[in-house]
Amino acid sequence: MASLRTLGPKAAAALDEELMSTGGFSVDQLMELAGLSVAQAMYALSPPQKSPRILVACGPGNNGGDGLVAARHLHHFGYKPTMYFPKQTKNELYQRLRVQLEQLKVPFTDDFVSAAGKSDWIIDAIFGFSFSGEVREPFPAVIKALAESKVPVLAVDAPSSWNIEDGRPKDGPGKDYNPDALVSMTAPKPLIKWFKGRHFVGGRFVGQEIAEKYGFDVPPYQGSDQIVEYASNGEKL
Ligand SMILES: NC(=O)C1=CN([C@@H]2O[C@H](COP(=O)(O)OP(=O)(O)OC[C@H]3O[C@@H](n4cnc5c(N)ncnc54)[C@H](O)[C@@H]3O)[C@@H](O)[C@H]2O)[C@H](O)CC1
Ligand SMILES: [K+]
Repeated sequence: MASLRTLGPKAAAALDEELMSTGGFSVDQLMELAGLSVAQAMYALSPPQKSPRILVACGPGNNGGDGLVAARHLHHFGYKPTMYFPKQTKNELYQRLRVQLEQLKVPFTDDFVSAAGKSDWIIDAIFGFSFSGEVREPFPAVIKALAESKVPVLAVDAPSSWNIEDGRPKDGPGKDYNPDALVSMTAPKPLIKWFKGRHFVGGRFVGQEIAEKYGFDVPPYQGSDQIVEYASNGEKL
């Protein structure tokens, strides 16, 4: 099989827009499925019996929203998630996702570094396909901590601070950041070419017709699975 076809940042944003207009989806629905696939990827990497403590780092956009949803599913799967969510928007959806976690007594922390040291895995849901430019405050220290982390990291859609087209940055806090695993949403982004860890695709909400229009492949999901794991040559494992 040829390598997996990718979806650039502009096409990914256009697809999102299409799904939420003519496609009839709401953002909540897409985020719920995206977050569920993140939680399933975590489970495939390491079940809660082996690694109960998961630190979920959430950014201000929809990538962070995927992290908030994933944490709720992780709780129900038997993990003990802790949230780091330093830049909270007033957006009503994010407020509701936060309330849902608070009702489950999922703790929120302001101290990423000390929480990271007490975790078995970290989920990087800071930036996804809309990241661009240099990392702005308060995230440089967090990206640096991810780059130096001895605790394994699962990145959502993109390793945060990587350029979506060109991969790992040459300078800045993310220059040595290589997460252990990545779950791409809908389709891998061009940066996948430089990624060396375990790779899953999730976000099971696109049919064949739309995938063809945007030039990517619907992953061969099995049964009720929300993720497919690929080898680095793009073949399904
Ligand atoms: N169709 C799908 O595949 C879906 C994917 N989802 C997830 O949504 C993200 C993309 O979300 P979006 O809101 O467009 O943007 P991001 O979360 O990537 O980031 C925007 C956020 O970050 C800030 N920001 C951008 N650059 C910087 C910077 N250099 N420094 C600091 N902050 C920065 C920006 O201001 C915004 O606040 C996608 O990757 C998936 O994970 C959806 O869940 C649903 C469908
Ligand atoms: K990310």
